[in-house]
Amino acid sequence: MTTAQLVSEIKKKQSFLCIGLDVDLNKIPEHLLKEEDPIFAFNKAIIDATHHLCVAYKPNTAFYEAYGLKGWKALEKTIVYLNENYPEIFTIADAKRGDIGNTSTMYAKAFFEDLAFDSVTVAPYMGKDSVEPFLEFKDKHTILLALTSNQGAFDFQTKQLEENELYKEVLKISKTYKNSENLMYVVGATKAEYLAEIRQIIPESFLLVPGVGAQGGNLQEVCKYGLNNQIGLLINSSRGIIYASKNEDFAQQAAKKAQEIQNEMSAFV
Ligand SMILES: O=c1ccn([C@@H]2O[C@H](COP(=O)(O)O)[C@@H](O)[C@H]2O)c(=O)[nH]1
Repeated sequence: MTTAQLVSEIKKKQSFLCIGLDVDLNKIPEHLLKEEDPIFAFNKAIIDATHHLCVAYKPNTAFYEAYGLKGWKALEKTIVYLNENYPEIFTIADAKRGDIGNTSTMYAKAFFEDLAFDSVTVAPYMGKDSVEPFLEFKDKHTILLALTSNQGAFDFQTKQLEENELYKEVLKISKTYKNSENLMYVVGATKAEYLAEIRQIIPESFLLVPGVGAQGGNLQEVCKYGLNNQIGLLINSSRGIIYASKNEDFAQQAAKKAQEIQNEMSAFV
């Protein structure tokens, strides 16, 4: 999907919500455990109930890898279901990959070609030759970790180097990579006050912003500092939406939560 298509979808739906599909078998409604593939059954119900309220879904691959082959198959069924039924939705594999060049190429093929995701999250730590293989894929997006939502972000990401904090160097240096127009960045909603300075370095780029809902990030603050003239934000909530209820009405309750966020977002679009 191109960035222009994503922006057009945001305008159409008056939403820049990304729903995280982080499926934990201990948290899904009990009646689904009788299904042949409970993870996919859960995802399908959530997607069918919420697709009109969001522009992106973000399965975090950890929640699928944890269940071995069954989990990976459920991830594959989920992305196939999305691409066949809701091709207008932007899909994010939150996998946080990145390795030496030839290995990064294989990660990129896994997520962009085999699974046909629109984007994948990548850690910048190994540098240019670990990121550029992902950027070679046309109309695919590499979402680089810049300033993450967790407390541990302060261990390294905000450390002062000669000129800048480390996360700012990630933003500045990555802009010089080949095909850098295919880059987006992760900035945690819990770090909204950093967004004004971040926008000075990368005014045009899309940001994936996790951390509203369960982690306590504030949507209004993120919008205040992070919006650009194309919206430029995908705000993610996972647990706060998909686990709104553990009862038979779980999908409707998830849609209710998503609707509340979409209502708030519509004022900004
Ligand atoms: O900085 C980051 C990067 C990734 N995440 C991921 O986003 C979701 C957040 O889930 P919630 O349930 O809405 O808290 C999850 O998959 C994280 O691994 C992040 O939170 N922060």
